[in-house]
Amino acid sequence: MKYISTRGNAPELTFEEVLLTGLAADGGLYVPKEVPTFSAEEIASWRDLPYTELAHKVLYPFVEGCVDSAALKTMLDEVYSGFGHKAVAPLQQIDHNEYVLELFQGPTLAFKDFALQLLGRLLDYVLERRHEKVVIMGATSGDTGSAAIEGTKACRNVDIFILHPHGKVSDVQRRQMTTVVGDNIHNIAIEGNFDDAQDMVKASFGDQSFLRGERKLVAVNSINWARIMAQIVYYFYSALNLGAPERAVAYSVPTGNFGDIFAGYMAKKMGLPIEQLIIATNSNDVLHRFMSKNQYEVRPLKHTITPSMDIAVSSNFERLLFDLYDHDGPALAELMARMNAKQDIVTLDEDKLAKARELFDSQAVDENETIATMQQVYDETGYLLDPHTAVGVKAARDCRRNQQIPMITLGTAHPVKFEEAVKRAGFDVPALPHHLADLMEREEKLDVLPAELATVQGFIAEKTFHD
Ligand SMILES: Cc1ncc(COP(=O)(O)O)c(C=O)c1O
Ligand SMILES: N[C@@H](CCOP(=O)(O)O)C(=O)O
Repeated sequence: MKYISTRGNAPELTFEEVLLTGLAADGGLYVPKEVPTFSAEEIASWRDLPYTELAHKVLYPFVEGCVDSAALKTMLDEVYSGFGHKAVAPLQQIDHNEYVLELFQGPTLAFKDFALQLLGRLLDYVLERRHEKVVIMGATSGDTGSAAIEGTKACRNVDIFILHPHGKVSDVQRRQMTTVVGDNIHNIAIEGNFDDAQDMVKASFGDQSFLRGERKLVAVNSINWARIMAQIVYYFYSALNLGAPERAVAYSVPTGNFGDIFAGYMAKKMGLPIEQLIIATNSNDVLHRFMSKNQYEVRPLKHTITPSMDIAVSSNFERLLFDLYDHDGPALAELMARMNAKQDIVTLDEDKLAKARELFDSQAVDENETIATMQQVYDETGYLLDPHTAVGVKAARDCRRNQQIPMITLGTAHPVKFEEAVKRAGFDVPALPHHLADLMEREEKLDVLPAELATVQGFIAEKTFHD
């Protein structure tokens, strides 16, 4: 399997090289040169497989040639046996033909564990083989950070630096990052928002000279293809559980950086009969405004009760645009330059917009609707949604095209992480699970830094080379 850049002007890479990269040299994102596809018969034959075995079937084509089949199996067994539910990704029914896919059974209680637990093991595997050490730099609006730290804290060859927006993640989210002890773990609270942090990460991938050529920078955000790849599996798993491939399924996906829903789009390209994919955003709704009005306009970020989705620039949207532009890298590079300039309203040609609308529906959900959905689902079923999942459920209910097709909302996090929203909805906050029971008493370690690239890079260089 080879990987190519969306902007068409960077070398083709192997999986191993892509894993150890963030952005491509031309500023683009890596995608598989050819997407592996499976026939309906093949997919049907996987129906009774446990999660890890299914994951091996879906993922091996992406890593073949770089990761040995038996080694991948061992990693998958280790990763998913650590999840809190035997089914790994259980489905919870909330209405007739309507489900929540619980993706929060991993150690940090959010869907990020699915990929980041695996990514840590993949890094260990290739870095040991290459005798290399790397620096991980990631931006988080709350969940990626803790999952990345948890997934890589035992890696022998990494130093990890996670940037989160100071005061703009929940207490549980912050503590899940800042209480993990390790000389190689560094939490930086940026005096800015998630997009400032993400911009600094992307700029650092563009110019890594602050690491003096001694270390490479590796991404844990979904700009790293390995993240998307691992997230494809649970679409297959949930669809098979509800009768695919004979029966079509639909998904509503709480969306920020467009990574999770892009994984669903990939699953569809690989042969899964996905009838509908709904982009569900909070009031940071650049994607919904684009889909509904053909106006791509980045507006100032709003702080909401769904902090993990407080993202103004959705990185992975570029991967979709690459397909809409029929893999015309130079044309996409020109479009991305206009989109990233954040000054103008960018519109797409009507034929490209029509293609996007064939593939996706979209909906923006405000805070009142989010709270009302948490209350409604609880009243009907006794099931407490986290606010991000509630955004997805609301969009699912409003945008559903066909009641006969099972509608699955991705349950992206556990409600215990979001005390503010849970209390605003009038509920008691559930108890933290056993392994996090003393989280609020643990000692925290973090550094607060201004949102200045040189300061952040200087901090990373100092900690990497002098600690
Ligand atoms: C709880 C939760 N829901 C939804 C999202 C949005 O996912 P994505 O950024 O892949 O669109 C995130 C963050 O990424 C999240 O942490
Ligand atoms: N919602 C994320 C933001 C980063 O997104 P990613 O999927 O690209 O890592 C978070 O919670 O950190």
